[in-house]
Amino acid sequence: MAKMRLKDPSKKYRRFKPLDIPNRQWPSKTLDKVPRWLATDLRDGNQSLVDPMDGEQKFRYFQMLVKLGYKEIEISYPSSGATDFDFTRRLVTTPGVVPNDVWLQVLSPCRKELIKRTVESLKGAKKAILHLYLATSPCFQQIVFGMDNEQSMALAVECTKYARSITKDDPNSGVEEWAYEFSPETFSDSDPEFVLKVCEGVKAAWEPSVENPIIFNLPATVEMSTPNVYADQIEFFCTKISEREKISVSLHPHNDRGCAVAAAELAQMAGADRVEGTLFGNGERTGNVDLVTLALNLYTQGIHPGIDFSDLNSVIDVVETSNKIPVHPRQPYGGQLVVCAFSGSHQDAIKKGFQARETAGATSTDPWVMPYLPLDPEDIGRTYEAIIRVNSQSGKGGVAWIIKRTLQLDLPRGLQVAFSKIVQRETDMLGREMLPNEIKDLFTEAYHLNRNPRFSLIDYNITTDRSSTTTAAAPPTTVTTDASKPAQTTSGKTAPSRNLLRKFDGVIEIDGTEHHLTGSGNGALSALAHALNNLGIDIDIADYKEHSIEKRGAGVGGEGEGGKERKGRDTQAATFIECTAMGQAQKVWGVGIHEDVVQSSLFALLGAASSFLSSRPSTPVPFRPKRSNTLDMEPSSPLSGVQVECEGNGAPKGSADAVGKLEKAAEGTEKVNDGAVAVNGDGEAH
Ligand SMILES: CC(=O)SCCNC(=O)CCNC(=O)[C@H](O)C(C)(C)COP(=O)(O)OP(=O)(O)OC[C@H]1O[C@@H](n2cnc3c(N)ncnc32)[C@H](O)[C@@H]1OP(=O)(O)O
Ligand SMILES: CC(C)C(=O)C(=O)O
Repeated sequence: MAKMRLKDPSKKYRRFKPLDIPNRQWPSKTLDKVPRWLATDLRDGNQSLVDPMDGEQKFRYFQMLVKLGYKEIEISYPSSGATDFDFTRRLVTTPGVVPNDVWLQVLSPCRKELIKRTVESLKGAKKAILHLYLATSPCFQQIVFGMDNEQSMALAVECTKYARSITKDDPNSGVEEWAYEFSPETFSDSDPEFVLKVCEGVKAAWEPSVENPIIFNLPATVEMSTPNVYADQIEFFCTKISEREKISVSLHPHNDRGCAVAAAELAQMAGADRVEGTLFGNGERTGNVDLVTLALNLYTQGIHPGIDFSDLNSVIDVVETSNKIPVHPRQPYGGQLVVCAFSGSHQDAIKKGFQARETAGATSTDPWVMPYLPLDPEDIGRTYEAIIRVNSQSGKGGVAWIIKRTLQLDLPRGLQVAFSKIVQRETDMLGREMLPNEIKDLFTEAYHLNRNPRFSLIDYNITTDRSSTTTAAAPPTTVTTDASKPAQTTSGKTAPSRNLLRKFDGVIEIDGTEHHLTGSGNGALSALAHALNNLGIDIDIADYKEHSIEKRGAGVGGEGEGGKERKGRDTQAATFIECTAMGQAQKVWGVGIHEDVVQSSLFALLGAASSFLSSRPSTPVPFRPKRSNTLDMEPSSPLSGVQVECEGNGAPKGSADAVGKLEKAAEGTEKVNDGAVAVNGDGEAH
């Protein structure tokens, strides 16, 4: 393994000497107000790009910044050349582009001819901030300028006086309102006492007022220390500078050590009023401080930042197109992956969090208490659909979430476990994420929602089987329309259902051949189960659950309508039945969806029957299954990933009668999802 070049880096890289401020106040302050924001995307951001923006791109970007709510925008370095000069002119001369309350800021070095050109570019503007900079650190003074403190100070003051003479003191400057900003560049590496001296001199030269304060922008041109040291430097400046009320202290953190956001936040606690940065932190080297993160950090503390990031995706579009740099997928708030969870335990927690909100009837303004998600994705225009994504690291919770959102099905826990194994097998095989539509299709196929490969319910009647009534005579009845409710008499009275059997009399097409079947049971479902018994299909029910669906999803239940809302009949029943087959230890789930709850449960039972048979594609019907503890699964079967669950000696537990008991137990239970019934191996409803 390669070694770091220096065994002892302390000779080459000297530790930053922090300020000695024994009474620093900022650590016990909190961030509780919104600063003045200055967006410098079009200047500091732009100057660091491989291909700087052209006039059109800058124009579009500017319009976006205005729309987001920025009131101070550094638009250019006009003396750099035609692109920035012309762009400045375009903004100033195009009516209606710059709102009356927006300040245009432009940057110039302390060189008179360049200051003059810069000021010229603004002729006609309403509000303009002229921004001059001069480095104050020993490193820059010595290496870049060959100047000492006195010369630097003199240049800063002289250029400020010159700037004043051609701006606010010049009635013909052509700008309605001037403000002035001075940056002691490399502030973060400068002697704080010297910075104070320079700024006092500049202030005296400009003569600000309380109404129109001078902006002292104190940049971490290069981030050189931990953020607390920057905060100390800012607090030192804020407490020592005279006429503080005539000064707006501004921050301009760069991100060389990756702490720009922290530095900006601590430095605001230390007294700064204003922050300069860029969207998503584009800028020299590692970038400027990220204004999106700063704003949304405030928002998630309950403070509106005054900037509108409710459609963050369209902001990202403009930023990426203009900068030609992608926003990192893990970028705070904006990254595509930051509101996504792939791992099972995260998905499970998030799903439970959303369920808790739903149960509590929480609205979009109620307190946000959500595992793993510090911000409601919908507040920044992200949909909940994208939160949970499924790959081989995912579990049942995530899969259930996708099915809930794509098909509106609340899968019972057992079905979640069963289906997630099918998904797991698929993701392991694919070696990639499965998209929600793929998972939906896999579910639809695995549970025969579009097409039952073996069974079709052609026609059926459920009637009261009067010949099988065991006790007191029951009045004549008609078909019940809800498997979970007692049958209705023709007069509308409730029949004494515990004494009545239902009769299934219908035609079922099995493998292309129609069979006329009859069977009786305690309810429609058990009647069908008994009817199937006649063909040697001996199915027992271990669990039963149903719920209603508000709107119909695409292609569900074999009669899909492409996901269109079906007005007037948009409530359906979804039924989930867990079954064992005679002689099979393994359980399978059947799912049915239909407007009619009885039909939905019949579909579910036939779906389960089909799954048993489909796992043995060559099994003829009628058939007699052999008793065994395992079910041979064809690798191609969608259910072949299901783990075989053995119970006892493989003898069937429960029976078609258990189905009847389930139905009895479900009677009077309008929404079984609120009071699910299950049956144990002895066929007892519980
Ligand atoms: C920290 C920052 O982001 S500062 C902003 C930086 N942005 C830019 O530089 C983008 C626009 N810049 C430009 O287009 C050009 O640099 C110009 C037009 C300003 C100047 O171009 P040139 O005259 O060719 O000078 P060049 O760029 O080679 O070098 C900069 C010169 O300005 C001087 N300089 C640098 N900063 C300043 C300053 N704040 N005040 C006065 N002079 C300065 C340098 O010392 C150097 O002077 P020298 O030629 O006497 O050695
Ligand atoms: C001009 C100044 C403010 C600057 O961009 C910096 O110091 O990074």
